[in-house]
This record gives sequence, structure tokens and C-alpha cells, in this order.
Amino acid sequence: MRKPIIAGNWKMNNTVAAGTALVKELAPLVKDNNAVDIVVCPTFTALAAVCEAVKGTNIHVGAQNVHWEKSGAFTGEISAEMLTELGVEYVVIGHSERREMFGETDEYVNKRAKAALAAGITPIICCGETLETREAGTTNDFVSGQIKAALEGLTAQQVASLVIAYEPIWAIGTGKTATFEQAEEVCACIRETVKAMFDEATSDAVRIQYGGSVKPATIDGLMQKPNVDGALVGGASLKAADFSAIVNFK
Ligand SMILES: O=C[C@H](O)COP(=O)(O)O
Repeated sequence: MRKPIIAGNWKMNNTVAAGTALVKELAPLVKDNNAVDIVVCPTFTALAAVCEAVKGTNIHVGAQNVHWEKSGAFTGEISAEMLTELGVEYVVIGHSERREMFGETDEYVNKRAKAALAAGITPIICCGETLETREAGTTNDFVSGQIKAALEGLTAQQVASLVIAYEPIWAIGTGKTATFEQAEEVCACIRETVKAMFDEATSDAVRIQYGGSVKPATIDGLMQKPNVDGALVGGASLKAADFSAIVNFK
């Protein structure tokens, strides 16, 4: 049985003050929920303060990116060790915004995932198609290709421990959630891809989230789908009332 995981990707939102205020408001609203792994992913600058603010709660902290090298001349980058030092347990890797705006490639995604795992951080590996790809009818092939590249060279044990987020690009920040059936179809395809690359035990264990305009009104239906194990939430994770309603789905 896979434990659901719901993560809030704050993207470039929330200062230290706003981020700590948000988790302090969120904590009492989700404190009795031990059925879900709850994660918030602040900006780099707010990580230390948010890690401190969630101590003693059931909220975990993720970063939004990580570099694959341990240290060196990589201006503007952050290593896995710098994250674990703060208490960061998860990292979002290969988000479509990074792929579209910051030159993120499948090769980088793979290197980041390996570095995170080596440091004991759980990667949340993002994949998802554009509207053009969906309309061309090649979504499953495209997403499957992203997953094969991202997981190349990892062990079955590592893959079983990580999280994959399926986020159709056309549904991100647009208010257009994929239908529950569309989400399920691609999440099932991702699980099949993992099974073909590794084995059934690994594909049964890996957790797959859906992301893209997830709201309190849509989470219950999504979570009823057998291959959807949680959500990666953007906009709705910025309000404690909305995010807690999503985390506390029925
Ligand atoms: O990482 C989160 C996703 O990009 C979803 O964002 P959204 O919920 O604002 O559509």
C-alpha cells in the first residue's frame, strides 16, 4: 500500500516572513493527518526558516532544485549537502518551468536525481506534455521517454523510494485540471514504464503524483484513481486553508 504524498510547490513565492507564517497557519490544520506525507517546497532563501518552523510538526520540507556536484565553481547553484544540512528531505527536479525557461534537460534531471538520492534526499521528478503533444496523441510516448531518461542508471531500490509528478504543462496555473481519467491514464503509463525498466515490486512501490491546477474541489476524485498517489500543488499551496483542504482529502 502506497502512502499518499501531497507537496506544495511554492515556486518563486513567499519571503521568509510569509513562508514561516504560512506553515505556522498550516500546521494546526493538518496536525492530525498521519495518513499523508505532507511536504512544502519554499524558495532556497526561505528553506532554513521553514525547516525550523516545521520542527515538531508532521510537515516535511522540500527544495525546488539541486545541483549534481558536491561543491565547486557553480555560481548560483546549491548542492544536496547544503540542503540536508538544513533538514530538507525532498527536492523537486525537472519541473516544466525549469525545462521551458532555464534549459533543464533530461540529462540534468537524471544527474540531479542521482545526487539527491546519494545524499538521502527524496527526488520528486516531474514530467508532462505540452498541449501540442497531447493533441498529437503522443503523450504516453513522450512522458515515458522523460521517465526512462530520468531513471537511467538508478537502482530498483532507489526508484522504489522516489516520487514522480505527472504534470501536464497545459494544466499548470491555467485552471484547467486534467480529467481524472486523463491523469490516471498517464500515471498508469508511468507505472508501466517503471515496471518495464525495473520490476513489478518497484513499480508497485514508486509514488506518482498528479499536478496541474489541483484544488480542494478536485482532490477527492483524483485520489480515487488507483495510480494517483498524491498531488504536486502550485497556486493552491499558497493558502493554508486550500492546501490543508487538499491534504485532508476524503
Ligand atoms: O508544481 C506545481 C505545478 O506546477 C502545479 O501548479 P498549479 O497547481 O498552480 O497549476
